[in-house]
Amino acid sequence: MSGQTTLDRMGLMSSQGKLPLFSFGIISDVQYADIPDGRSFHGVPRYYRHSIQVLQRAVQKWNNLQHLCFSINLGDIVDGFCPKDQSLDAVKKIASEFEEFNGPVYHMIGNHCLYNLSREKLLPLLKIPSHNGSAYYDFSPAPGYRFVVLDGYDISAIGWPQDHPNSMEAMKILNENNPNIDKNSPVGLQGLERRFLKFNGGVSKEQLLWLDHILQNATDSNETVIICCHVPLDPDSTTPEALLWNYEEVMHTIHKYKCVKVSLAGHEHQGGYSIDSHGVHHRVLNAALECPPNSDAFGYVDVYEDRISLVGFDRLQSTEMVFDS
Ligand SMILES: Nc1ccn([C@@H]2O[C@H](COP(=O)(O)OP(=O)(O)OC[C@H](O)CO)[C@@H](O)[C@H]2O)c(=O)n1
Repeated sequence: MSGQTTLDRMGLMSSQGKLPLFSFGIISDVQYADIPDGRSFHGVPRYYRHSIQVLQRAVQKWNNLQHLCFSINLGDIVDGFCPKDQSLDAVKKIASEFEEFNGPVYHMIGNHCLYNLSREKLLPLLKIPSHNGSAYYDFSPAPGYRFVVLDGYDISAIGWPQDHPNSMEAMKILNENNPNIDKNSPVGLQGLERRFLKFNGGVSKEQLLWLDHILQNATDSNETVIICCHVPLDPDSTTPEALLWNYEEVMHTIHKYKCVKVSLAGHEHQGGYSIDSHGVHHRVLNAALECPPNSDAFGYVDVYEDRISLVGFDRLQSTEMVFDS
């Protein structure tokens, strides 16, 4: 395997003339549960027990590659159908599979994580830094590069106690924008309004200010920024039903600066890709959960000065994302 890796890397060198500055592993929507196969609301098959095998093959591949510095989980590690008396063990089981990776793992929370456990329990288990329970943070894996992890469920009707201000703000947003009794139903909503669903969420004012501050500092330090969020940020990269409620505010903040080159997301299980009007790439990854037995959806990302290259395995398409200068 290491010989193959060397060949792969030599291939990269010969085609692009350079080795990556650093590389990392990536996977999304494992949504594991020890339950029989099922289907999504729209009838797409879901393989709840097989998804852990996709993760295991991902970690094995990442370790065999030997040059990955860290890995990123884009959220939803455990499915909402996981029996609630098994939630804690299921989250621990998946977290320990990630820990088999030879390097740090950066997690983020998704709606299915929050169906299973409270933020109080989830964040320490996944070693997610907290701002009063909100799960956003940043890290710099290499000089000149900064990753910003957003909490797309900061304003959410799931995961906070019902009387929490963020939960009440979320209910207000849902009541104002979705007249259906079932707030997960988009029936009657048109176009991008179809994002006002209970299993989506938004970024709080505090988080937006924090994001602005991080991007200002990154600009001052001449850093390139990659944003990660379970919930997609750009309407052209996803169906409206999986879009962040206040995507416009987040995109406005991103577009104030030139440092953000890429966003990475999950949640929309079929995946997606767009380049927005400011040249920012938005890549949504296919779900590990929806891989039929013995198929995969994970990858790794090579980061260069002028682009990032997502190398996908099996169902996950590779994507070359060249930065706008
Ligand atoms: N009452 C409902 C409930 C859901 N929908 C539609 O179903 C999709 C989302 O449900 P689900 O697939 O279980 O959610 P996931 O978080 O696993 O996956 C996110 C999706 O990939 C985002 O598209 C959604 O399309 C709802 O509109 C519904 O119509 N009515």
